[in-house]
Amino acid sequence: MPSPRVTRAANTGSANPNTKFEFMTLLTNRINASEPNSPRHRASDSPVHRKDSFSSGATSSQQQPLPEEDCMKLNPSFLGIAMSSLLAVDLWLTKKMGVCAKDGSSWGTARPMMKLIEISGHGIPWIAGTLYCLYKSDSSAGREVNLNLLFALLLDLILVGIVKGIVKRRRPTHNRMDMFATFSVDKYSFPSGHATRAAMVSRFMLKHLVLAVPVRILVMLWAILVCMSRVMLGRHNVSDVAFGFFMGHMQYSLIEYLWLSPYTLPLLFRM
Ligand SMILES: CC(C)=CCC/C(C)=C/COP(=O)(O)O
Repeated sequence: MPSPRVTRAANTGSANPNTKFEFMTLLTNRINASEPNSPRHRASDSPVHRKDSFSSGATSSQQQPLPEEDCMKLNPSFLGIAMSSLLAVDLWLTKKMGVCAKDGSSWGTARPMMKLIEISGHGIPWIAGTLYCLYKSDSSAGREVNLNLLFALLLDLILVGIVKGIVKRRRPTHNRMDMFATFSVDKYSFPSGHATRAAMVSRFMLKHLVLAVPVRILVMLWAILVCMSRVMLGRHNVSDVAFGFFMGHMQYSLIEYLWLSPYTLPLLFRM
């Protein structure tokens, strides 16, 4: 849209050479759009020349400041540029790392193993396993830990569902939607529910289960593998997984804060 200053110049036919030059550029663009073969469609309209007209505009803008909306268009904010660059890196890395996205991909033969890792971080085995342990636990400490783990898993499903529903980011184009047992919001990819669960559950286990050091290392490796498999299978962008991992840690802190203690449990069951 021409700036009010230029439009005014166009209407009055101002003699200022700078103003006239800008007006000519806009007019030429309009004429060229309607008559592409017009003699006015010449080398002076090349991008290089247009750059000149831009700098000529800059000189005149020193005399008279441009309207604010024009400045916004010409100078995208630093944050905007940083975000677009990050997004570009994210998409590039996602594409590069999606090596098991299809059977014919470069690591396509590893796809079945990646899908096993995917199931190991799925909500159904975790909820079913926790319910079973809760049913089998014969100590109050065991019941307390299992009940809180169940609470954490359900809260995770709800929070991830809410964020996915708000952000509505599509999964990467190279993803094949052949995932086992999903909710409708799982067509969206931000954040990765597997990453939130892996981060939250691994922190939970490291804190509340008495485990030997090699098992603790295995738990950490499992969480990292689940996160990596999301990108390698082409299910998620790198940023979905990174945010999911962070969100899982935050969810664990929330569970610690809301911890259902032996004192609150009887109240809960009486309701
Ligand atoms: C059906 C139940 C109980 C959970 C769904 C678990 C699931 C499929 C989450 C999606 O994970 P990603 O966001 O990592 O793809």
